[in-house]
Amino acid sequence: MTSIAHLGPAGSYSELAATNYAHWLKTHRNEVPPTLKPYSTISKAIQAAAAGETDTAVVPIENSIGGSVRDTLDMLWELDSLKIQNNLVIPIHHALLSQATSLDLIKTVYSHPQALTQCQKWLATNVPNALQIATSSTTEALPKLSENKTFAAISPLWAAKLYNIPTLADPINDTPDNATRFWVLGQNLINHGSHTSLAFRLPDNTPGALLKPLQLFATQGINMSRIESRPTKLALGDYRFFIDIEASLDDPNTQAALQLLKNCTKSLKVFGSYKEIKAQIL
Ligand SMILES: O=C(O)C(=O)Cc1ccccc1
Repeated sequence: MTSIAHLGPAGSYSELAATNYAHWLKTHRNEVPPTLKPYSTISKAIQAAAAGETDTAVVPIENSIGGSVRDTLDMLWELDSLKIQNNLVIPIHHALLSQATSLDLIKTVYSHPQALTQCQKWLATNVPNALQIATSSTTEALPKLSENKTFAAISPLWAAKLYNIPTLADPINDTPDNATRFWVLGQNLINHGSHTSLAFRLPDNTPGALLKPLQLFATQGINMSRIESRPTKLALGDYRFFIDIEASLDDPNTQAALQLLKNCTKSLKVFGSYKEIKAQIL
């Protein structure tokens, strides 16, 4: 039986993404239902898959409001063994859960930093004086909400039932089309799909150093769908660039582009090709 690591505890958006991947494995690959294993942080879920404790990890990679999930990008670079197996998008509708009977009684709001960002305007308007505290996931703080009626958490709506906590407001995200993209990470390098992801550092800090890699995708007629930079943490101003392209690794054109890319980058890492899985359970 296969196993999937995800950010927990129960009721998190990552659990929903992992449930969708499990459903897809059952319906498209005829696999017996895999076990879902919750971890307390995204990094721990990724490490579990890298260490072979689980077969895969389903982790958030970017949100339509909050942008990239830095832990996922940094871990993917650091752990050489993991590749992207699939991509899936989950719509995100946050609710405010609390034992408080009205909004003006709330003194502290807990949630994952991405969720706090996604509800910034709503929080500023409705609970302007509440202290905002970051947690590892949207469901981590829920057990302690029963202890104190001035606590609230930004969580998925379905978590209210799971943890037996009333819903005080819903939905509370600042834009209705909020969605998060998740990657399924595993040990296999897949060379076929609609997209390919890669990352590199630049050999030197000279004019046009980044232009060269970007130009060669244009010359090869390859469309880029995302670019993100992350500090290497080695020196100020030293970056890694993460790029998604709309091309498959087994396309000779992509192979030609990668050969050229090697000449104008350093530490090039290719995370493989993948396709989108349609989320069926929402
Ligand atoms: O905390 C969760 O529930 C997660 O799965 C991470 C997350 C947080 C906010 C939006 C999407 C995913």
